[in-house]
Amino acid sequence: MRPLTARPGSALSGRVAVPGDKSISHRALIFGALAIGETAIDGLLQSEDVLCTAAAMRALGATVVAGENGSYKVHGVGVGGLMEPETPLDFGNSGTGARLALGLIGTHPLAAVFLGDASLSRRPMGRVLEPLRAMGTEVIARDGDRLPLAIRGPKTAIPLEYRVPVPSAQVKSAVLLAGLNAPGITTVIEPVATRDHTERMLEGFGADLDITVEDDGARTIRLVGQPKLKPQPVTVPGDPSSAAFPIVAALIVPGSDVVVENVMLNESRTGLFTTLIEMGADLSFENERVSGGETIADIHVRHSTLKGVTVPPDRAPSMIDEYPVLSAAAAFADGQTMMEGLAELRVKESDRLAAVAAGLAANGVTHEEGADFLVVTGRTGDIGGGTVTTHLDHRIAMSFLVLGLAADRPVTVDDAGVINTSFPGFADLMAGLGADLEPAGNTAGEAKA
Ligand SMILES: O=C(O)C1=C[C@@H](OP(=O)(O)O)[C@@H](O)[C@H](O)C1
Ligand SMILES: C=C(OP(=O)(O)O)C(=O)O
Repeated sequence: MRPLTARPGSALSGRVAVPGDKSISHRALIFGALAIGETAIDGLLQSEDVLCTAAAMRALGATVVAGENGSYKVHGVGVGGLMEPETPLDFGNSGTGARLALGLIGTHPLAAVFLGDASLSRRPMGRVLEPLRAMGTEVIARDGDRLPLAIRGPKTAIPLEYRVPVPSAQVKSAVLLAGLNAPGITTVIEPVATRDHTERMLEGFGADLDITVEDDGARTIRLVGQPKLKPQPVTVPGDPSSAAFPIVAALIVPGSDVVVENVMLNESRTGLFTTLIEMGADLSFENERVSGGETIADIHVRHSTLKGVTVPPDRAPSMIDEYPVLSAAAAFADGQTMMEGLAELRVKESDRLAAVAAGLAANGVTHEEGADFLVVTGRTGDIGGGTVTTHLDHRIAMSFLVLGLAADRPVTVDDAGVINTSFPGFADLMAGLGADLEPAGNTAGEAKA
């Protein structure tokens, strides 16, 4: 456990670049492992979650070589060519790594054991195992389909038509990855659109894919199985979910003026920025450009007077990981911020709805936690002074450190070590902007994080 304290202090200023996008980084390694030849990746996120996926791809027979600053070379084995791993695959804290790999491996005729940390071992895997079982995968799992578990893929998988029952890019992606090694056409219908990185990268790597979108936004994705995937250079853009932390910090710390460079603006990921602008945030998108098929920009953010808003439930998929940090912004807004459609937050690295509510309570922020909603009332009294339990959840840790930077009293999180799952260098990056973050127990000025 590495407790860390955020102290309110001076304005934040400067230019920073956040690390590469986590979703694209996992997928770049996975598609690289399935392509025959060399996939060069630039700017891979070198966080614990992604490094677990890299290790898994090696165990499945791919060659994954790290160069400098996130440049990686992957030599793949081809769809259908994965090797049986000799040891269990450990996905650490990563739902994305575990669920995408279940889909990938589940239609290969081999056995594999999946492990994870205490947080991942509590999360539901049935949402991915159910379609896999229909494709012919055998599963040995504990009650409730949690990790650790073992799977064995069929000799020949059955292609599936599957309607995703929860809005989840991980489930959609797992079924599409499974469909890659099934003969015929696998169809995934998502009633609510979620992040589309898998579809974009399948197309980039040369898969035969057809996507139709209904008037109500429902998407049908048809994938022709057993393609020969071609290696594709991947440049990983900055992660908007990581950019959210310095952006919200600059909005709530008076006098701040910060630029976060190279942030991906894929529309399936930008719900937080839409919401912050509705709240009155001074955000400008500078130097917009297209790189690797994604729009990216430098986001210029200045301290702003925020007002509470209602965030509609249909926006949730495009900002699903950003509700904890939005709650920190809402604590400093005038009036109430109502966030609806949050049921999925209960099955993330922690029960994020409960963890956010407990953190707000510990720091004097007025709020109401519902079954699938959260209402935060800003500025009702002094904020801060509490210790927040992170429950092995990086986003809880970072969100409450951000809250502490603008609070009336310091805020401590009980374990900042978990931040390395998605955002190594978070504390140094924030300190570079002027944030006062230090190991809990130190007095101001000693041993800066
Ligand atoms: O597909 C992905 O890369 C992700 C999908 C989301 O999860 P769900 O699919 O469970 O909503 C998100 O929370 C996670 O951080 C990354
Ligand atoms: C939910 C998250 O990740 P994962 O599901 O990959 O653990 C996240 O990064 O907030």
